[in-house]
Amino acid sequence: MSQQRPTGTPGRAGHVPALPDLPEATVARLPEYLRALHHLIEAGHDTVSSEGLAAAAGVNSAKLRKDLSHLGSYGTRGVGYDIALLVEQIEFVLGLTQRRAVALVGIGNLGHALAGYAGFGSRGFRIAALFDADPARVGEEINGLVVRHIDDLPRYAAEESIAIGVIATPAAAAQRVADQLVAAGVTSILNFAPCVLAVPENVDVRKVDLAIELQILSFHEHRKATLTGLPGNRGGSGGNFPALPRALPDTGTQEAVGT
Ligand SMILES: NC(=O)c1ccc[n+]([C@@H]2O[C@H](COP(=O)([O-])OP(=O)(O)OC[C@H]3O[C@@H](n4cnc5c(N)ncnc54)[C@H](O)[C@@H]3O)[C@@H](O)[C@H]2O)c1
Repeated sequence: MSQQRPTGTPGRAGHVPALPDLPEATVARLPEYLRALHHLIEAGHDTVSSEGLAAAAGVNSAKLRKDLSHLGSYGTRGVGYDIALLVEQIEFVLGLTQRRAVALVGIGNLGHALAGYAGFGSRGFRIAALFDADPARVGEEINGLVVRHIDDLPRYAAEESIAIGVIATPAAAAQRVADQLVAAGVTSILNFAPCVLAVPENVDVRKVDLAIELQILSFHEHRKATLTGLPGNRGGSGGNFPALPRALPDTGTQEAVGT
């Protein structure tokens, strides 16, 4: 049983040891653990059992122990995990020891909401620049940031060391925006537009699509109905459909957030 402080000096190039290869599903759960740990700190806790943390993060404890073992963190028998240390380990692995600069492209309805959200700062991110193609939007100030024209992206991406680009444009413009972000040196993209982006191999893309999440919930609703015989298990013709198969875990390249 052990829980070791990350070696090297987080955030200082040249001193950071190679990170372990982590299963994508583990990476996706680490932020959940981090959020739960921060809540535990706010509630005055110093240590937490694997069961306690699993419950707070909404996962099962065996999965949590396996995830944390990938970080070399096994907790202490009878005591559990040192919360501050675990936060340090997870932040290190997620690369959150440096605040990453984010560029937001497409300052319409969604872009305004994202630009105005105050929660990114406390989670390790800084919205550093806002871009739009509409001259009527350029110059508008949101949360102390001025909306720039998308043509100025290369200059600000370099000045602000933009690491991550967020696309909140219509789908028809998203590929062109992705190309512009990549040309400006951005290698991670969060895509809100409902389309698949073609990017070079070294660029990571995550997509967020609430409609897809709702459609997945719709599948589960449908499946529950076929199992229980509640309304929903009959077609328009009134015939019975067989019970739907369960959804099995899967991973994709441009994985939707929340999967
Ligand atoms: N993922 C989700 O759950 C979710 C939810 C809501 C909206 N969306 C998607 O987010 C996107 C934005 O939605 P919205 O309601 O904010 O739309 P919107 O029309 O209000 O805003 C889009 C903005 O993008 C700008 N734009 C267009 N082309 C551009 C370009 N080439 N470069 C820079 N800016 C450009 C427009 O000028 C506009 O300000 C849409 O693709 C929409 O489908 C996704």
